[in-house]
Formats: sequence, structure tokens, C-alpha cells
Amino acid sequence: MSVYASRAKSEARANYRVCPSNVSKIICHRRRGGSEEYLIRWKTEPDLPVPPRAICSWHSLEELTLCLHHVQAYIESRGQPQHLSLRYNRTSALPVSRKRKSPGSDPLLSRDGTPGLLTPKDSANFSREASIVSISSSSNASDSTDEPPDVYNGVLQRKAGRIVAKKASASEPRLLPTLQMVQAAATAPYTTAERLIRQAFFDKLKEVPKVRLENHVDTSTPSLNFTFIREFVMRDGVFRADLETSEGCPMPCRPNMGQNVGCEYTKQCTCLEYAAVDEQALSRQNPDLYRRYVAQKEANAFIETAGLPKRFPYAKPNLDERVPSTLRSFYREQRHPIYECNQNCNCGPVCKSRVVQKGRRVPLTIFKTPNRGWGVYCDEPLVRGEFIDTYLGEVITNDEADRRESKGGKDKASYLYSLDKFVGDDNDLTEETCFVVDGQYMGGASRFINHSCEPNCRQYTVSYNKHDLRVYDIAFFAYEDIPAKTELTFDYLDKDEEEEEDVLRKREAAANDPRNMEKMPCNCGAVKCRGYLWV
Ligand SMILES: C[S@@+](CC[C@H](N)C(=O)[O-])C[C@H]1O[C@@H](n2cnc3c(N)ncnc32)[C@H](O)[C@@H]1O
Repeated sequence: MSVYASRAKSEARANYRVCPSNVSKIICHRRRGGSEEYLIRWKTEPDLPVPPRAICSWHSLEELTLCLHHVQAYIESRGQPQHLSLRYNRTSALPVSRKRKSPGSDPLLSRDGTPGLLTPKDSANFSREASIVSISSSSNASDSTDEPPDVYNGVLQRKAGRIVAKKASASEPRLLPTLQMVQAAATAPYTTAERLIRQAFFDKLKEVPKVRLENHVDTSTPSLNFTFIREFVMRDGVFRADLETSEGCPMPCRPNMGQNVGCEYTKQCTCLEYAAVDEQALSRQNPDLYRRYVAQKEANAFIETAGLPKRFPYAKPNLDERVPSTLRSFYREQRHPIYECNQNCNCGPVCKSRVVQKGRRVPLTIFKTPNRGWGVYCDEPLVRGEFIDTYLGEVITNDEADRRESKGGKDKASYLYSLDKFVGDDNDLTEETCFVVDGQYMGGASRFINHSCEPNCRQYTVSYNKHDLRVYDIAFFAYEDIPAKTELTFDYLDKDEEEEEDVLRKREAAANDPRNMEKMPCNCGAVKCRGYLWV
């Protein structure tokens, strides 16, 4: 038997001690042609902020020797004399600066998967089961009682070197864990459970058009407690406005108006009643009315805009389905709500005022980032103003959102999105009475979009019933041309662009403000990063 280390590089790290008893696990990956690859998972020193389950390789030649020695002993114990190649990850789980890495830098595994760990994508396509084995020892890092056990998707937990299936409670009934998972949990190492979880997630994903999962960082998948949905799920205490308030645009809107594209060519379209006023057209058509309008606007007074010429939100150069509609610059910059035509309109399905309601057209990939959990990119290039997807989830009351939020600590990811666009707009809607979308357990791929202080996407309000101020779509559009496979991001605080010096000054102040100790650091990596996610 020979153990062959491929592409070894050494990198001494004085403060990181590795010895054979520190090896918590060896992952064996059978390759085409019968050879095997081994990945070594080290336990970490308790005082080093290296993730306990990080897959590390050796950091020095001595460590490599120990590592090979350990692999050899392990293989001998299994009696598998084969040609072996040992692959490694160059030390990516460094003890410092892990949290502040820019997106894409220094990933645990390279993007093409080489030197490669089994990725979830690989495992789903594996005809032959990747053989994954574990060496457990009583001193296993994640077995220590002062550390919480690893939780796999809230379904299976690693405890004392075994996998334990979490029981479904009456208040939280679910189909998971499956019988197969429970049985595997009783007998198998946790890597087997992880594989089953991956498979279960891929099964879920099969139902979702044009969404892929990619993970070159580790072997996890998003939570199995997450369900992909196609429309809002309305929970207790939330409601839409009465159906009869949903007016369509009546005659004269017709399917064959103008250039066969519906409402853009009628200034009378009642769906556009609350659309942005076309001030240029107004000043041309009725200078007196224009002057009055400007005065009211400057006085911040309520303006009755019915009958005034309106700006149309979308541009569509031709009727070719492959050419996307784009949001016009005024809407892109001003964030004026977009009112689309609805099922009661006479203009018909090709009307240019129907974009978001037709749903996502672009293919998205949910991928694991090195430092911000899962993120999303589009497989194809996006043009500025192109619609991407809406934010879906359970629609809950603000009180319920507060309850759900209070259950998590500062590190808990937040998936809550307030539907508060119309708060204060001459109505009695308040921050307390508006509804909230929770994408934690249910949603679409866009629920995985991360925050950036310099985002390439923006969120917009899209309404199909101008009388419903509580329930509308949150739609993501590209804010700039975005090349294929670039991570999509939006600003969670929806702040307007700030000067760089202002941001840097505020960032320093935020870093020194003890109240921010409780806040989650932002890892967006942008030059203008504000430092924290919620400041
Ligand atoms: C709507 S989720 C986005 C998807 C999430 N990354 C996941 O894996 O499910 C929001 C959460 O993602 C994480 N996140 C998003 N953007 C981040 C950033 N720039 N820096 C650090 N964490 C971020 C935070 O935990 C945040 O509460």
C-alpha cells in the first residue's frame, strides 16, 4: 500500500498545533478508476476561533507527515490496500480575519471544486455512493458538553459522535425526519445523515423551476425546514383588501391599443391613477395645473393626481418574449410604487403593465458563501432594470413578527421584511399595524439574497390593487448591468447612496459605539461597507 500526497504545499502556522489525536475525522471519497481521496478534518484548539468542523489540511510539513501517518494507520485498520491519493485544502480555515473576508476570497474549497471535496451537487449526481467514514473519539471537539451540538437543518443533531433525530412536536408537525433518516441516525455516522439531508433538499429543489444549488464551501444544504412556495402564505390576522376594491382598468383600455401593448398608450388607465406624475408632459399640456401641482408638492401637501398624465414604469423595446422589460430610470431611482394591471383589466395578457405578476424568468443559483451563509447569483447576465424575483414568505402580523424575532439572538439570521411602504401616506396604517413577510420557513430563492452596502439590486413595491395598502409584492430588479454568476445583493436598510467619506466616518463611529456590540457585523466587503448589518 502506498499513500501518495498530491500537490502538497506547506505553510507553517506557529500558533496552530496539529497532531494525530487532533484528527477528528477522515473523509474518504472514492474516485473513478478505484483510487481514493482522503480529506482530513482536524479538531481545533479551543482558544482559536477556527470553526470546529472546518476541514483543514496540514499547515506545515510536520503536520503533513503526521497526517499521512494517521491516514496510513487508518487504512491499515480497514485492510484496504489501494493506491491512494491524498488531497488537501490549502489552509483556508485560518485563525484570523474569517469574518471580514470579502465575498469570494479564500474559500474553503476552490470554486471549481478542486482540490475537491464532495459537493452537494456532486453527491446528488453520484451513481455510486461516495464512501464517507468517520473516526470518532471520545474527545471529539463537538462532543464536549460546553459546546452546542452541531444541528443539521433542525432535523438531525450530532451528539456524542452519533446522529440523533429530533422529534417532531405536535406544534411543529412535519414529514421530517424520514424513517430512513431516523434509522440512519441510530446506526450511521453523521456524514451519512448529511448525505440524506442533501438528497432530501435536492428532491425539494426538483419542484422549483430554474433554481440550482451549489456548494463549494462545505457539505451542508439549506435548512430542510424551508419550503419553496410560489405565492404568499397568509397567516392569522392578516388579510388582503376586499376583492371588490380591486378595480381593473375599464374601457377604453383594450388589448389592441397603441402598438398592441395595452395600457401605456392611454393616459386614462385607472390602474395608473396613482402612478408617478409625468411632470414634463403636464407642464406642456397644462402650465397652470403644473404650477399648482409643483406648489402643492413643495408644500408637501396631498395631491389629487387622477387625470394627470402619468409615467409608465416599464420599457419594452419590442414584443419579443426573450427581450426583457426594464424598469424606467425614474422608477429605478425614485422608488415610486409600481401599479401593474390586474385580472379585472381589459387590456389583456400582453399589456406592458404586467411584468412582476408573470413571475421570475431568470435562472438562479443558491450558493454557499464563505462568510454570509447562502447567497444567490443569476446564471445569465442581467440588464439594468430587469426584474429578478419577488420576496415570498408567510405574511404575518407585526406582533407575530416581534414574537418570532425575540426568539433569536444577535447571530440569528433575519428573514423578516415589513410591508410598510404606505405607512404615513395619508392613511391610518402604522409600523405596528402593517404586515410583515417572514421568509425563514417558506419563500423563494430570493430569500437567500444577502445584504450589501453597495448593492447591485434594489427592491421595489409592486401593487395590483391600488386600494390595498397592506399586501403588495416586494420585487427585486437589477440596479445595474450584472454579469452572469455575480452575487446578487440588496441593501437591507434600503439607504440612499451616501458619500464615501460620510460612510467611512460613520463606520468608525459605529465600530466605537458599544451599542453596536449586539449588532451583526456586515461582511459585504464593499468599500462603503457600514460595518454592521443593521446600522
Ligand atoms: C435573508 S437572509 C440571507 C440568506 C442567508 N445568508 C442564508 O444563508 O439563509 C439574511 C441573513 O443572512 C446573513 N447575511 C446577509 N448579508 C450579510 C452580510 N453582508 N454580512 C453578514 N451576514 C449577512 C445574516 O445572517 C442575515 O440575517
